[in-house]
Amino acid sequence: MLSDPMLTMDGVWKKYSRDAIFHRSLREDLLNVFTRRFDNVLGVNDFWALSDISLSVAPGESVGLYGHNGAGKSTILKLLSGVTHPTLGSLNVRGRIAPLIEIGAGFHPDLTAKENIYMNGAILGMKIPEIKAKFDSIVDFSELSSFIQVPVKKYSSGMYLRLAFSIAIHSEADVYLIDEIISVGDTEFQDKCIDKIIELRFKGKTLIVISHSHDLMRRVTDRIIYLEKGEVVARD
Ligand SMILES: Nc1ncnc2c1ncn2[C@@H]1O[C@H](COP(=O)(O)OP(=O)(O)OP(=O)(O)O)[C@@H](O)[C@H]1O
Repeated sequence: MLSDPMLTMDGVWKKYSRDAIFHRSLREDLLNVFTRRFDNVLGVNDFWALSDISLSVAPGESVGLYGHNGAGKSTILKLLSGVTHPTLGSLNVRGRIAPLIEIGAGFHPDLTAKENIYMNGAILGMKIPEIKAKFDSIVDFSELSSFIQVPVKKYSSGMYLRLAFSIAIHSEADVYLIDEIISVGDTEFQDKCIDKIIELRFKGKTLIVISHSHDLMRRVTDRIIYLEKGEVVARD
C-alpha cells in the first residue's frame, strides 16, 4: 500500500514586494492599495518569487532543489517550515520538521552554546531528558567542546553551523530541510555532514536539500527539481 506523502505543495504562488528597495510615487501607492486587496494581482513593484509550484514527497524520499540565485529555492523551504505563507495555493507537511535554513537563526546570541543546545533542542521538539541524554553526542559531533561555555555571539559562522547542524541531526525529526548547509565550514566538517545526511536517508527520513553543487545533490538525493525564476523548469 502506498503511504501518504510527507509533504505536498499544490499550486503554490508566493508574491513578494520590492517596496522596501524602491522609492514609490503617490500614484503607485494608490495602485497598491487597490491591487493588494487581490492576492492574484501584482501591485507596482510586486513580483512572483514562486509561480504555481506543485510537489509531492513520499516518506523516506530525498529531493533536491536546484537553480540559480533568486530562483526561489529558499522560499520553498521557508514555506515548508512555516516561516512564511503562500499567497495562493496550499501546502501540507506531516511530522516533526528540522529546518536547517538560516544558520543559527534559532540561537540566542547572549546565551552559551550549552544553553542554546537546550533552547534550540526544545524548539526542535526535543524533551529535556532527551537533550540531556544526547548532549555529549551533540557536542562531540560539533567539535566545539572547548567553546561550550562561550556565548554564541562570539562564534564564527562556521562554528554556528557546526552547532546548528549537530543539534538538528540529533532531533529525530521526520522531515529535514537543508539549505546550503553543506557548503559552509571546512571540507572535513562538510564530509561529516554529508555522511550524516546519507545516514538520515538510510534511516528513512524525508529530506529536502538545496545545494549549488550538482554533484553533491546527485549523491544525497533521489531526484532533483530544477527551478528558474520561481518556476519548475525540469524534474529528474
Ligand atoms: N522577504 C522577501 N521580500 C522580498 N523579496 C524576497 C524576500 N525573500 C526573498 N525574496 C526574493 O525572492 C526571490 C527568490 O529568493 P530565494 O531566496 O528563494 O532564492 P534562492 O533560489 O534560494 O536563491 P539563492 O541561491 O541566492 O539562495 C529573489 O528574487 C529574492 O530576492
